[in-house]
Amino acid sequence: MKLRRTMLYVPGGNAAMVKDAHIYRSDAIMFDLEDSIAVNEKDSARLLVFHALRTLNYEGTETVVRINGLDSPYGRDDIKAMVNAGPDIIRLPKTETARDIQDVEELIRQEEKAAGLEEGSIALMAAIESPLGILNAYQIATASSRLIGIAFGAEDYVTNMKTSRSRAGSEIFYARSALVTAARAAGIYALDTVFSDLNDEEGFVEEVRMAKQLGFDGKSIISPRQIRPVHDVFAPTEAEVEAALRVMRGIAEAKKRNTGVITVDGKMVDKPMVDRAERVIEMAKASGQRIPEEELHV
Ligand SMILES: CC(C)(COP(=O)(O)OP(=O)(O)OC[C@H]1O[C@@H](n2cnc3c(N)ncnc32)[C@H](O)[C@@H]1OP(=O)(O)O)[C@@H](O)C(=O)NCCC(=O)NCCSC(=O)C[C@@](O)(CC(=O)O)C(=O)O
Ligand SMILES: [Mg+2]
Repeated sequence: MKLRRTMLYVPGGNAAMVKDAHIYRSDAIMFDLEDSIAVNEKDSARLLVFHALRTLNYEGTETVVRINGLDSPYGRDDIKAMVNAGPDIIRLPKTETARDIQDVEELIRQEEKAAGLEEGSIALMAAIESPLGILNAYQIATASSRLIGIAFGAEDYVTNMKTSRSRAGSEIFYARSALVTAARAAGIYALDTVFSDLNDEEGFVEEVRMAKQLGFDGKSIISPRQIRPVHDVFAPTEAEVEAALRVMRGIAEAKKRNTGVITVDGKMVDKPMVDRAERVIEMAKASGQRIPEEELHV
């Protein structure tokens, strides 16, 4: 299982951050060429990120570049440069329709061909940040076989909705639910939006818990300080792992008796609960938790 719990935004114009971003061990680093870059710095940021990707070793951390949209003067140049730089993923911001993705895909394909690269070498992600994008979420999520995930952008979304962000997040509840449902239906990753108040650690952890509970795989983040809390929330607790192992042991016993339904800890257990238990164990293993070898073969 590929973990995408944390995708750290790194302003593409900041040389020191671009050079060192991987040392904090987020699951992915995302060099930004879009909204954190002033208009007069677009070209220099693109060049900086291009050279960084070509020359630096990010030691296995997944690399992502948020490009500018094709409706801006920078999107085409970003695609050309980034296909030649070779990040793992290109992320398109403010995606509103399946067509937006198909247009980007076609340009990537042309650049791959021109550069003599294997077609499909670069994956795509789409950030959805508007009401129209949310209404089209499933069409976007299924627009391309390169698309490995969709991400929510709440700051732009609430602006487009003529509201603002609250701590409880009621104004983005529908959008979050719609986006994660579309991702699950398409079988791709879902990433929650950034939390901008770096001093509100409690509010951040509450938001991460909610995102996990809604079904998200992880979160876009803006600071290395936000990595540990997200990884802690997404790691199954010892009690969750132990409960999952009890389910697996119970179901192994049930199979011997030719029955598909059993009770564990007084609760009925059947196929969906077994699937969830398997996922908890997979997440625990992927997060580096040790599961005794004999337990993996029940
Ligand atoms: C906020 C702040 C300036 C604070 O800096 P500060 O330096 O005060 O922070 P400190 O904690 O003191 O840093 C301690 C050490 O970590 C280093 N360090 C910090 N942050 C680092 C980092 N990100 N990458 C690598 N390194 C980092 C730093 O260099 C220092 O290193 P050192 O000096 O060696 O000790 C900084 O974090 C930052 O720029 N963040 C990214 C902001 C950004 O990209 N925004 C755009 C994306 S959102 C958007 O567009 C909305 C959206 O589209 C989003 C959606 O998708 O949801 C929507 O619509 O919603
Ligand atoms: Mg945005």
